[in-house]
Amino acid sequence: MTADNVSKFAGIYVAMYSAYDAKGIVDKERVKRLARYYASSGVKGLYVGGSSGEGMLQSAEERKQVLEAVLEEVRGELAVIVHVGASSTRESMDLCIHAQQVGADAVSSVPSVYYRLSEKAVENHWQHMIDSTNLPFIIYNIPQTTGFNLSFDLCKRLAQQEKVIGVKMSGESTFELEQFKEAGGDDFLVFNGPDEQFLAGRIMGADGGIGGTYGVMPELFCKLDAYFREGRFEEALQLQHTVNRFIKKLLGYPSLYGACKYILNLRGIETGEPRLPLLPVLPEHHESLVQLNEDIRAASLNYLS
Ligand SMILES: CC(=O)N[C@@H]([C@@H](O)[C@H](O)[C@H](O)CO)[C@@H](O)CC(=O)C(=O)O
Repeated sequence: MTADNVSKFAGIYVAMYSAYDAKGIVDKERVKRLARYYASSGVKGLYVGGSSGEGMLQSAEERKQVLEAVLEEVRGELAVIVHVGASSTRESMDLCIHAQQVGADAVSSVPSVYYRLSEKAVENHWQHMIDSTNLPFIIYNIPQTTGFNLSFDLCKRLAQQEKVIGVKMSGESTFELEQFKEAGGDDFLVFNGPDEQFLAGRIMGADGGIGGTYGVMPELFCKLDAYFREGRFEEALQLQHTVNRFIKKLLGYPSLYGACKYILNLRGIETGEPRLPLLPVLPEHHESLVQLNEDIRAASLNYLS
């Protein structure tokens, strides 16, 4: 890991939703329009096929289609990190090789899920992905969904490899986030995962963030990051409070992703419904989401003026 890589990758990444047509089929044109929407928002890049991107609910072929559409639209404009986590190592390696072939900037993965795996097995799973391409690799630690929490020692061991450039820390402990930075050293990137505590993560050593709710308020997270970088901590805290009021509302719907997708649809960026078992919003939620969209827009205008 070099300082060059840090400056190449540090920053704000939208954990991008996938876009489907009315029948729930991946719609490459809609994916492109969504990627284009973010290209002018000030973010550093996109995290494709992660939790928000529903990669785990798609076939390998669909995941490849989404990545290809994103890269056809914003390759060279935005850094594109693709999540390649799958149950089998073989499928993840196939997705890694595809990512390299089509020009992704980095790959990232959760541990294999379903089987209760030892740390050795998870390490081996990730190592096969790391060895399968020349791409930088970003560990994805999200213990609340995978049941596996990255240890300091495993983080340190993996970070010794040139290709392992960082960790996306979606666990809620900012102490552990700080420890991953400690394990990897200054040139090892740590991305904050929980959007609700972006500022706390940054203060504890994160080099940026990857988040799903950034997708409906990318400008506000870019501004929050700018306040942090400029040492304007009181303003940063006020803005974090503002975005948290929005996030709290978003989390009150049948699914967070359904609510965010509905808001994008209100802006003319159609992404379809989340894929089952993730629930869509219901007609009775539409009115309050229209209001929430307006409130987010008003806050964005206020902060950007
Ligand atoms: C479980 C989950 O989706 N966590 C999100 C957060 O951005 C989350 O949506 C946000 O903090 C609201 O709770 C990210 O940490 C992970 C993520 O967005 C992704 O992989 O797509």
